[in-house]
Order: sequence, then structure tokens, then C-alpha cells
Amino acid sequence: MTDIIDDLAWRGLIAQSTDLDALRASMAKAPITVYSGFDPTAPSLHIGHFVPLLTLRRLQDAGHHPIGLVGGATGLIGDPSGRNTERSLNSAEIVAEWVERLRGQVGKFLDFDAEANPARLVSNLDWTGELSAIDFLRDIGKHFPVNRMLARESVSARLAGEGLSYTEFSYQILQSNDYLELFRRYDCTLQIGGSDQWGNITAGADLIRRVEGGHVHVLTQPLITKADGTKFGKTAGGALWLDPEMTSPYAFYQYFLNSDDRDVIHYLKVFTFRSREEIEELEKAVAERPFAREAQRTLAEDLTELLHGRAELDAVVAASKALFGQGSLDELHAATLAAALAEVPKAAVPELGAAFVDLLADSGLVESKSAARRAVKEGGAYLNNVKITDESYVPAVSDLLAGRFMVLRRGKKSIGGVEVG
Ligand SMILES: N[C@@H](Cc1ccc(O)cc1)C(=O)O
Repeated sequence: MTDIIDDLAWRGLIAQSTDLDALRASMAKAPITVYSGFDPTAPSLHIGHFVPLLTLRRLQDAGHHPIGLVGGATGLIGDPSGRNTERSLNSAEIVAEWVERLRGQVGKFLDFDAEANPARLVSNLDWTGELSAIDFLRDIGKHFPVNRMLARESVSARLAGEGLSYTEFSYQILQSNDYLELFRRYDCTLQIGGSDQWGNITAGADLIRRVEGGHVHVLTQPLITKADGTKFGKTAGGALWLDPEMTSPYAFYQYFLNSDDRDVIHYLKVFTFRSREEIEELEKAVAERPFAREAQRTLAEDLTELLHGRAELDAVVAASKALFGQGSLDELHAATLAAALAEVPKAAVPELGAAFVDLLADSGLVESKSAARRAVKEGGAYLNNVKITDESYVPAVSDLLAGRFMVLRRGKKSIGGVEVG
């Protein structure tokens, strides 16, 4: 028999935890309540947040009660965990706006209509906003020995470096008080978060023990890594955001489609709801037919559909195929083309009139004009998937896609673009 803890462990979703057997026993007895918190430090969550967010959903699917917490209060203070510099404070208006956006994103992946175990969405401003300074210092602060606060990694690392303000030093007390509050209100006995949250979460468990005599659980999750040593979730354009206005569905899809063979199985475990059997099949596919990239396609499709829905996935798959010559470019929408071409070397020209070879060189797809001429001579240069053989060809209005784009290709794989106007 395997349970949800075995499943999480198999997926590589457990970094550190309090006694797992105690947690397992408690979960086997009755459904428990679990929470994870998300601070509004940007207008959108990013791919890293997807790990605890989808884990909440996995726990809900296993029958437990999930709570998504948005940091309406903590977002005003700033978590020093995992950061070596002090954050600059955002205005209350900005934080409030980001809280609303995050509510929408967190809410999207939890089930609020589940009959037995509907999800909850809360903001810690609801109980922290009304807390007076006197009550905070007397009722909560009294339970925090400063020596223990100083010993926590998030604080000690900063003290060894540039230091930190009293504001950020106090952050762990606020997060601890959240856990206490949710323990009292909803009998919440598990908090999950990224591995940098160990200090904040165990501080909460300590507080609950001191104040209520309660025994609660802690589970942290590993940072996702890349086999090539570069940072996971970073694109040329910055972080991989969940908001489609900040990271286009096309860029999101391509990011996962391009996963390394050494990473893709791990990512399938972390980011999809595929079963162990299915993932083991895909693992075999990677070993036997790596060129077919079945695992990468499954990962990119599952994740894009989960985040952006079926229609967006279809548009993105059509765009990817068309760009590489396996479908019609004419049917692509301007937004999809713009998103697709945002990721490739591109020339921007005010109007038509330049020769194809000049555009090829301008875009950066080939190093020079002579390389562009060579590509045409060799029969390896394409405009909108049509091979160009005339070195003096000048693209015309009829070559424009959606009125302003052209897709350049060098050989089978290298794509570039031109935007006119
Ligand atoms: N400190 C968490 C967010 C959080 C906020 C409040 C909590 O109660 C829990 C978690 C982070 O930065 O990722």
C-alpha cells in the first residue's frame, strides 16, 4: 500500500520534515488541514510557487483540506528567507493589488466545490491588520526567545552579510502567528513551503506548542534544479511567470518542451498529475527514443493546459508546429506570432524594401550578409516556410503574416523573425 506521503516522496517533493510517520498516522486517522502561504512580492506567482501550490492540490485530491494563504500582511513586511539583501518596501496600494491577483492564481488550482473537503483561501491581513503593537509584543513576542530567532538560517545568514532591519527580523513572528491562527480556526496541523521556509514554519510549530500545547507538522520542498547547472525557471525574458501577460503561453510551453532529457522525468513528477505507471513509461521512452521527445511534449502540454487551458494549448501547439514548417502560418493570430517571435532573434524594420538576405543578417539568425547569401545558395533559407533561392529577393506585402510579421528559418531548426512597422 502506498499513501500520499509515499507519492510525494517518489515525486521528489519532500526536502525536510518533522516525523513523517507521525504525519502519516495522523492522515490515516482522519483528513487533516494543510496550508501554504504566498507573498505578494510581484504581480504574479512564478513557476517555483507551482510546487507547493500543486502539492496542496495533491493533498486535497487525497482527501485533505487545503488552505491557500495570501500574504496581505506579510507582503507589507518582506521575508528575509533565502535573500541576501533587504527588500525595498512596496506601497500598501501595490501590495493590495497584487494580493488580489494572487488570490485569483492560487484559487485557480484548488477545488472550492469539493463536497467533503472544499479548499479555503485566506489573507493573513484578516487577523494581522487588527493586531495592536501592544498585543503583538505581549501576546506573541513573549514566546520568541531572541537567541532562537537569531539562530534561524534566514537571519543568521543576513547577519553574516549586510544585516537586516527590525522589520524583516520580525517576519518569522508574523508567519508563526499565521500557523497558530489557522491551527486555532481550522485545526490546521501541516504547513508546507519551499526549503527556505523551514525556519519560519518550525518557528510556527514551536509557537503552537508553547501557546496551545499542540503538535503540528512541517514539510518543506526542494528547489527545482537543472542538470546543466543553470537556474530553473529563468528565461531570456526573466522569470517564468504564471500570468500569461508576463510570460506568454508560447514561451511557457517552449520552456518545458526544451527540457533536458536528464530533467524531464523529474519535472513530470513535480508538475503533472500523471501516475507512476505513466511516468515510468515515459522514462522508458526517453531511454529508448530520446529523439522523439515524448516526455518533453507530455510535460509541456500537460502543464500549459493546466495553467492556461485547452484553447491556449491548442494555439501554442499550432504555432510551434507552423513555425517549424509543419502547418500553416497564415492561420496564426497576431498575438501568438508576436509571442512566438519574442523568443527568437528578430529584426525590426520601419517598412518593407530590404532584401531577404539583409533581413536574415539583420535578425541575427546568421552572422553576416555573406553567411546569409551562402544559406540561400545552399537551399537552407526559408521565408514563412518557403525556401528562398533568389539571392536578390525582396519581401513584399503579400509575405506579411497578420499584417506585420515574417518568419525566417535557417536550416531545419533555427527560427528568426521580422517585425515591420
Ligand atoms: N514566507 C513565505 C510566504 C508565507 C507568508 C505567510 C505565511 O503564513 C506562510 C508563508 C514565502 O516567502 O514564500
